[in-house]
Amino acid sequence: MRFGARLHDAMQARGRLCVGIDPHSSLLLDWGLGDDVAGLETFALTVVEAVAPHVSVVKPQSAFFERFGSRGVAVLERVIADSRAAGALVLLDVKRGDIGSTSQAYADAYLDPASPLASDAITASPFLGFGSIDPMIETARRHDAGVFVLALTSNKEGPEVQHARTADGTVAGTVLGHLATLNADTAPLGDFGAVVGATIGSSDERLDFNGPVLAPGFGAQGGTVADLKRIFGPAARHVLPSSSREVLAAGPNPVALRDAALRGNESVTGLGEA
Ligand SMILES: O=C(O)c1cc(=O)[nH]c(=O)n1[C@@H]1O[C@H](COP(=O)(O)O)[C@@H](O)[C@H]1O
Repeated sequence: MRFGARLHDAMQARGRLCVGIDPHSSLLLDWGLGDDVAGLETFALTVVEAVAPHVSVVKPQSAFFERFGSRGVAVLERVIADSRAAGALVLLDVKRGDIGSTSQAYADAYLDPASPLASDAITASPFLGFGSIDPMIETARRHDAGVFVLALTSNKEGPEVQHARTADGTVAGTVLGHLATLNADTAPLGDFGAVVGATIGSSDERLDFNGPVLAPGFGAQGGTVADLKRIFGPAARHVLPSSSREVLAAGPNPVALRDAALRGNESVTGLGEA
């Protein structure tokens, strides 16, 4: 089944909160763990066990695993496999973008089921030109996977690039336009998503492009349900609010972690039917 359809069903069955797995060094210490591979493994697998059976999507952030080299990446491989085995979709946050031939290698690394890091979807950066990520889009199509493309990010530096005007409108508007084309005539939901921060305040861009919207910045960065309703309007039904630190800070007790994820899920039911 195509990614958009799988995501749609998962959001209906398990709610729409995406839980980010970001093993910050400060969180490892707060949990009483060492800032080392053993601490990383305990942290990440505790989160997976507590949360992955209950939420629709988990989003491991690759950088926090890569900082421990190959042993950290081995932990990431287990996080991906165990989360999928528990029924959650895995959106691997790698924000990759490069010239086309290298984009193909990234696509093979993360979206080909034969890879040890194969995930349901990845985050991608279109700022080398949207066409540069075509190999990721085509590989995702071949393997029923998805791609979430950065459009209006949650960080304060984003507007410098994303609000810049071209002959066709803003850079972000161009990205969203490509996504609308890719998702045309796909029901119930397209396979190609955008990343739009919950912290951007408001936007004049067309956010209803028949695809899912990952909205990070919900929770620790200050984004609220009221912000999501204001920013997205009718497109709110396709939004996946994403929260990492706010949920992770509830650990290390697995029941507290699970309850934080369930509370987050409950808090965003007001965004409407997926
Ligand atoms: O693609 C992302 O997930 C992302 C895009 C964006 O615009 N802003 C953003 O914060 N993120 C990621 O979302 C997570 C936010 O974590 P918290 O602020 O702890 O909830 C981090 O993993 C970021 O890398």
